[in-house]
Amino acid sequence: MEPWLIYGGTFDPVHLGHLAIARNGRDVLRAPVHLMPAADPPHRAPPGASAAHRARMLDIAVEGEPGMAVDRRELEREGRSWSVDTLRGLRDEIGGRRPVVLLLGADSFLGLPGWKEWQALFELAHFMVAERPGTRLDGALPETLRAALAGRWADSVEALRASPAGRVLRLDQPLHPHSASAIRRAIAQGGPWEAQVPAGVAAYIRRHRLYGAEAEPASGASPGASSQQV
Ligand SMILES: Nc1ncnc2c1ncn2[C@@H]1O[C@H](COP(=O)(O)OP(=O)(O)OP(=O)(O)O)[C@@H](O)[C@H]1O
Ligand SMILES: O=C(O)c1ccc[n+]([C@@H]2O[C@H](COP(=O)([O-])O)[C@@H](O)[C@H]2O)c1
Repeated sequence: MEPWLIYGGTFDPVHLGHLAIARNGRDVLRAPVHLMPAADPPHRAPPGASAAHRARMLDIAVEGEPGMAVDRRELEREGRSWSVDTLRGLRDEIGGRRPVVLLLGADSFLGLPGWKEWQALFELAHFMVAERPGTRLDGALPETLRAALAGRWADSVEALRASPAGRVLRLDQPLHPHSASAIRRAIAQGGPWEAQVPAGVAAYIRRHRLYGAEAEPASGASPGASSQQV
């Protein structure tokens, strides 16, 4: 049964690091990746752009990318975007047997013991964890997480493809330095930022003056810009 790969995030905005990880996850697992923006992300300050803008930027970023889609399920329900609720909803939809894999960065994974009903997540999905500059998985893991991971580490992706949930795989990938908060800061301070996001996303940010961006020069075309109301 083809695994269901979910890459959840705030994507405020989506950047090249996100896309590199999404492509790598897709290729390693041999399954399409669903990029899922959080409507109301828990455990962090409110995003700088609305959920509709963040989802629209994702649409632009995945345009022409094979095996990538945007999943709006967290935008379509009320309240906070707790992953355990999202995964239970997905299980209601696809049943209990199909492998579900949650793709996330090492910084998110180390914070797992703070997530709502975090132990239940292992019954619902596998984890595929991307290393991130500044947060390496070979560093010290919180003791509660280390204990919960005993017997869960997978040596290869086949372990994830062979069962519905409960295993953890490190995604072997080059490290990507991009960070959405650094990009938001650079935009607000007038520093260079455009090379860190897809060109269509940069045009969208300028067009909608997100994060305090200056509008594009009037002569410039706006690839990927949308007239959609958001
Ligand atoms: N450069 C990166 N390398 C590895 N993982 C990343 C990277 N950027 C983001 N991620 C992971 O992608 C997921 C979604 O990230 P998110 O949308 O919060 O972006 P971010 O760059 O971490 O944003 P912010 O700087 O605002 O926290 C998280 O699991 C995060 O750990
Ligand atoms: O469910 C939780 O308690 C929870 C706590 C922190 C993060 N998450 C999810 O983890 C993903 C990455 O989060 P973030 O804040 O790094 O963008 C995103 O899908 C969040 O909804 C989920």
